[in-house]
This record gives sequence, C-alpha cells and structure tokens, in this order.
Amino acid sequence: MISFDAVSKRYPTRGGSRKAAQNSPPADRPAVDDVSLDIPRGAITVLAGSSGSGKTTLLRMVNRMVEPTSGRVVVDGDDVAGVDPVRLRRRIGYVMQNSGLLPHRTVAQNISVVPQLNGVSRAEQRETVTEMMELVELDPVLASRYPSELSGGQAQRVGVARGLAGRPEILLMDEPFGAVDPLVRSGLQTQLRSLQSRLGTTVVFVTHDMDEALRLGDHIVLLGASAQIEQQGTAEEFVTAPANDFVRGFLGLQGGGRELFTRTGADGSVVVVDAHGRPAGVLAEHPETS
Ligand SMILES: Nc1ncnc2c1ncn2[C@@H]1O[C@H](COP(=O)(O)OP(=O)(O)OP(=O)(O)O)[C@@H](O)[C@H]1O
Repeated sequence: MISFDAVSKRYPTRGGSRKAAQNSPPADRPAVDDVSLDIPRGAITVLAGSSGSGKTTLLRMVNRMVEPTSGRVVVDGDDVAGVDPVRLRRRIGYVMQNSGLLPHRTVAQNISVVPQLNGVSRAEQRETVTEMMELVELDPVLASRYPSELSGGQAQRVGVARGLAGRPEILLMDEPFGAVDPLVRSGLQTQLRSLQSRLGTTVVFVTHDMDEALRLGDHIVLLGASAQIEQQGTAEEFVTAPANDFVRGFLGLQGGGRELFTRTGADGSVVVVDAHGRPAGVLAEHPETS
C-alpha cells in the first residue's frame, strides 16, 4: 500500500534552524539515503531509530510534508508527487507529538477540522465528533474545552480522534505518546492496538523507544544513520534473531540489559527478574501450580 522506492532526502545545508544546528548530519550525508521499504496494509508498522536517523523525514514524505530529493513514494499505486498535497492530507491522518491541537479551537472543533474541509454537513460533523470521542474513550463533556484545559493524555486522545475523523485508510503518527507518563502511555498504546484492529487502518508509527516499538508494531523497521534499514520484522524476530550489534545495542540485549530470569518468591510464586535482579513481573502459571 505504501512503498518507498529508493528515496533520498538532502536538506539545504545553510544554517539557521535549531534542528539543523543540533542534529544535522555532515553536509555530505543525506537525512535519508536511498531507502526502499514496503509498508504492509492494515497493520501497525513502527519506524524506530535514534534521534536524527530520519524517521520523521521518511514519515512526512508519505503526505508530502517533505519532498524527497530523489526516489518516489507510492501510495495505492500512485506516486504521491503527482497527487495534490491538500487532497492527500485529507485522506491520510496525521498525529504529531504534543498533539498539535489548534489552541483557539475547542476539542469538538479540532476533531472536525478534516470533516469540515471535506465539506461534510454540520450535523454529520457533530456525529463524527461524538463517535470519535467515544472511540478514543474521551468523556463527552470535554467537547467544549480548549486544549489548554486538557491533561497530556486527554490531548493525545483528541489528537488521535482528529487524525481518525476523516476516516483515513492511513494514519501517520509521529512520536504521539512521547510526552505523557508511562501509565498513560501504556493505556494509549493498548487503545491504539485495539482501535487499529477494529478499524483495519494502516498505521505508520514513529518512535525512538524500542519498548514501544516491540509492544505496538506488527512490523518493526529499525533505522540507523540516514534511515538505513538495520533490520525489519516482527517483535519476536527482533528479540530472537537480532541482525547485528547495532540492533542488539538498540534492544538493550548487550550487557544482559533485557535478559530475564525466574526466581521463586517468598510466597512460592515465580517472579521474573532482569539481569540486575529487578522484578519485571510474576508468571501467571508455573509448573508447581499447574
Ligand atoms: N527542515 C530541516 N532542515 C535541515 N535539516 C533537517 C530538517 N529536518 C530534519 N533535518 C535533519 O535531518 C536529519 C533527520 O531528521 P529527522 O527529524 O527526520 O530524524 P528523526 O529520526 O525523526 O529524529 P527525532 O527522533 O529527533 O525527531 C537530522 O539530522 C535533522 O537535523
């Protein structure tokens, strides 16, 4: 459904932007260098990698927020370079870090942005708002609030509701849960998984957090410098067969960081501990009790 075909991106090297000053690769190294990648339809694909590896650049090529310097991005058989960017963005949802909500519009108005652009009637827009808020489990009383009156987790839910309101087949998500605490984050991840399986949306999700990638991704793509693909596959494939030292390091497999062991607890339950002896959980069933 989405194919990157030998795409490269070289940003102009004149200084100035904060991002360019802090993270830009050397002038001779493009942000994305000759990357080819197929994103499966109807699944969650996670683009993981460290800061500056080109994840956002790749993601934004899909909806033409970034134009490749060479190569092409094909969505549903069409080279996106030939598709009007406004039309493209109406059918591809986009959720960004810190929710990106319009501060002077209410929750309901934020969710209706794309339906409104699509010329949907006011009654239908109201229906969509109700439906989307239900879908992401937001209390309907929040509909008339402004973004500054929401918690971080609520704002992210509104961001997801807005991204889905145009009923897109593709949802692009750029570190959407990066700014919320671990408990809220884990709730949002669970909700995204269930939403995606119910709606069958093709989700492309960017994160630098490998735990998040392993938890969410049906298909995980780990990117090194200039978006070079170090490995792609399922979470199980990553953990059981890491392709190289870079992948092992990113997974925390080197130095025993992710190794798990079992120990019998004081009450006879089997406790799972990491290589440093820190408890990671309790086995629901173990040989002694089953
Ligand atoms: N508008 C821009 N102008 C110049 N350089 C840019 C621009 N946007 C990104 N870059 C550079 O391109 C490289 C890739 O950036 P990109 O944002 O795609 O990486 P990323 O993996 O998403 O990083 P992060 O996780 O920090 O967001 C970085 O070195 C960055 O500094």
